[in-house]
Amino acid sequence: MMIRAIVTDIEGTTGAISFVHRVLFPYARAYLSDFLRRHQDEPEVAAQIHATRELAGEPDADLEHVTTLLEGWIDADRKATPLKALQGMVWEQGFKDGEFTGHVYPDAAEEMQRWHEAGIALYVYSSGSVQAQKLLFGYSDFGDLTPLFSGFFDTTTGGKREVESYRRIVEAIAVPAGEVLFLSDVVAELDAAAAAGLQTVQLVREEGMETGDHPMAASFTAVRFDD
Ligand SMILES: CSCCC(=O)C(=O)COP(=O)(O)O
Ligand SMILES: [Mg+2]
Repeated sequence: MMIRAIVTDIEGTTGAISFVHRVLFPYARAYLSDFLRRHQDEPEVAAQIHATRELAGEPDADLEHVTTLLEGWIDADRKATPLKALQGMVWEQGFKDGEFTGHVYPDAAEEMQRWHEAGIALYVYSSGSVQAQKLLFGYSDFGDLTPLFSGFFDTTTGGKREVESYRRIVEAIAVPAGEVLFLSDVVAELDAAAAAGLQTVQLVREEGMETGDHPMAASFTAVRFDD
């Protein structure tokens, strides 16, 4: 089957899990409280504070309690949409100040460039917000990689383990599901994508990872498909 579009996960796929957990999450945890205090009245921040209260079922929570909830969600690596939106806003300063650059595996940067040049449309689908995705690839170890991508999807499209999310993505990019390849390190995400008719490859970059019934590759260089 010919592949016309590739949708890729970020954490564990284009970049290291350790970068997210040892650099990005601690930065968000360190600056979230101050960020919320300073920006709570700005509409996009207020909307995410409201969404946090709704998701937690605590409509009357004050800002201090909302902050505590969000910090707990960071510690638990909860992929909650309002947390992810706020993390992206906090990370903006870190990326722009040069505190860190977005980790991208060299093989991922190289192959994505090659696929892009071959006319394959590239998309991102990550639990990280679209803003965070654009920052990570915009301020990446390899410079600005955002021109490689035709679009970005986050959990506002739906959860990554839900079949319907992949149906929505396929509809949005207007490529038949069977001609779309989804790359991820997480079997449950790949199962959902396959159930929606997408082709799948699991990136197995570390030892001891859970594997399933999907074709596997240790790097983007080893990903095989017809183009
Ligand atoms: C710039 S995305 C930051 C990573 C992140 O917050 C995350 O939750 C990654 O999840 P993924 O779906 O890419 O595994
Ligand atoms: Mg992942």
